[in-house]
Amino acid sequence: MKLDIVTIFPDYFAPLDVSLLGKARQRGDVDAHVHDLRGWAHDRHRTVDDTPYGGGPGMVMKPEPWGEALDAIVPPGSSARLVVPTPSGRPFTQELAGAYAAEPWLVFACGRYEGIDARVIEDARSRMPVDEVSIGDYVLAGGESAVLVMVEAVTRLLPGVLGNAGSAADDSFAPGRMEALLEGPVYTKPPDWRGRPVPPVLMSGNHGAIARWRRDEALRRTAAIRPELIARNALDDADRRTLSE
Ligand SMILES: COC(=O)COc1cccc(COC(=O)c2cn[nH]c2)c1
Repeated sequence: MKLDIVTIFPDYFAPLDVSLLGKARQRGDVDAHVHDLRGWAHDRHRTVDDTPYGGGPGMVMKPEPWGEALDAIVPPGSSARLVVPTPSGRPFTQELAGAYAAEPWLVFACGRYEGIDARVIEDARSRMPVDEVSIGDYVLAGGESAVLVMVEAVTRLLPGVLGNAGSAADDSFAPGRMEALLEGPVYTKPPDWRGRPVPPVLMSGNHGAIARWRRDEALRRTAAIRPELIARNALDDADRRTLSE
């Protein structure tokens, strides 16, 4: 997968060289490049923002630097998917992460201030798919953190990027497995810690009982914390008994 990120804070993406993504880049699974938007701001002060038409607080990112940057990064005739983090975007979900993991080329545009001049998005839409995406109902100072979140969620799904193969398939929001149930508790050695034992079923070697116990814990946690997700799951009689306890 090819990744390009456009930002006025390129140093923000130093973490991309660490952890899983660092290894994926070394192996060539991910070809990531970070671009400083100011490289396409040609005035002496490399200005990237200006006051909003119609008045109002804050500043808006000028269209010219963005237009030149996107033309340089995605030459006319080539096509990438442009992803723009914004509080007013469609929700970023595990499903969307999965769709992005199948994309050959993603370009992320990091907005700052009050946002990017809307004509930049319009112009980009005329030659590539553009998604305005929200990672949650809160406002950040800029898109950089949101891009780190999305890049991590997407690249961990790439074949070979995950440490222990396949654990993405076990994700609580992974399609098909536990559908949309929240993960229950997990345990490792020691068997007794500060007088707190590990649930005995997990030491029983009875894989049917263990799977049942794990699903029950996930059902109970989901019903308690995210009841609206229960309806997204196909429940059997055993599930309904657990939830009625
Ligand atoms: C067309 O898109 C734009 O203009 C984007 O502009 C901005 C302006 C300020 C902040 C951000 C960053 O995104 C979030 O705050 C965000 C994303 N998810 N949840 C919160 C982006």
